[in-house]
Amino acid sequence: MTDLTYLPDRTALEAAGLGVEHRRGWALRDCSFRIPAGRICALVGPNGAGKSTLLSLAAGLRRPTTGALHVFGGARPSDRAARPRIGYVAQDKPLYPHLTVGETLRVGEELNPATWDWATAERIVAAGDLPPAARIGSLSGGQRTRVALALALGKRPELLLLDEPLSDLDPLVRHEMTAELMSAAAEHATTVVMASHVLAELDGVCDYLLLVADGRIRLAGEVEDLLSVHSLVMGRHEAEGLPREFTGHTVVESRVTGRQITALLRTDGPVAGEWEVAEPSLEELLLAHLRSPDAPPLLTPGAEPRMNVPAPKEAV
Ligand SMILES: Nc1ncnc2c1ncn2[C@@H]1O[C@H](COP(=O)(O)OP(=O)(O)OP(=O)(O)O)[C@@H](O)[C@H]1O
Repeated sequence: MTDLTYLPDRTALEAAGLGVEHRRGWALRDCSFRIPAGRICALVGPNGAGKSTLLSLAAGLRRPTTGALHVFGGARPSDRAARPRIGYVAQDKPLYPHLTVGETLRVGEELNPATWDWATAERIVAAGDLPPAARIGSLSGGQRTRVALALALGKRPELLLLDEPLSDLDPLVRHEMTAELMSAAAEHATTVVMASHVLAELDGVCDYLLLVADGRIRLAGEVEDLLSVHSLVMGRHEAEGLPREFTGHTVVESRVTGRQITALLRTDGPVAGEWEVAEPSLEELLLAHLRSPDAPPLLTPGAEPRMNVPAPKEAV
């Protein structure tokens, strides 16, 4: 293990005033956030929230309409020097169907001569019992995903962008791939940004979170910090409306079942009264925010961008 793991002062990905307009409207609007190097960041949000758009910008495949997105503390993702340092696995995992598994890995080596890690790429492919002579076109969806992840991790990128990488993998392979991602982050300080809808599987894997809804950042920061400022509060529901003890806290979501009220509060100090109070799990935090898109956004101090925000309408 190197001493590069967890680098709070180094920035892997940073956006300020970022917006992307498609023909049908804005996919991302006024997004500002920062992801420090060495983190495993979950990128979560409803269908159509803008996750894939954000990842394709970070991969340098498109330009913002407004604002800026920088990698590695100041470079544009499309810069010649930045591109080899970024790995990207798109949602549809494009590979050449007529190539074999072995040929695909050799292309990986040719494209990334300086960093290619044969041991990692071969280990991932071999763990799936994929013969090097098998054609990509003859593989199942999950097997193709394994090859795409072997290519991406074999490149040894500093920033690895994964668009729903686990969705077509069986539970054992998900475990195995999650372990590969965690070990890349721990041993090589790889920053992983992973779009996912599988909330239960993010807990314990991701230490950083970006929640996007309707093209805007709703939550950003260290998972630990975000959890610690929220409380799951349960108790008797005595009267109409919200209990007066909730005043002074931000109510993200509240639900009444019979005479019981359960609420997720963004707390500013202890909640007065007779309440059962617990820290939410990551899944509970995410579900409450996904159900309450109007809750005020929250960026922890470490997630505030450090770059200058460009003037409105200016894309950098
Ligand atoms: N090439 C495009 N042309 C026009 N609109 C687009 C294009 N790509 C994405 N959009 C729109 O931008 C918005 C964000 O799409 P995006 O694919 O980034 O969402 P997502 O969060 O990745 O969704 P999902 O979870 O369903 O994959 C959507 O409203 C989508 O219809």
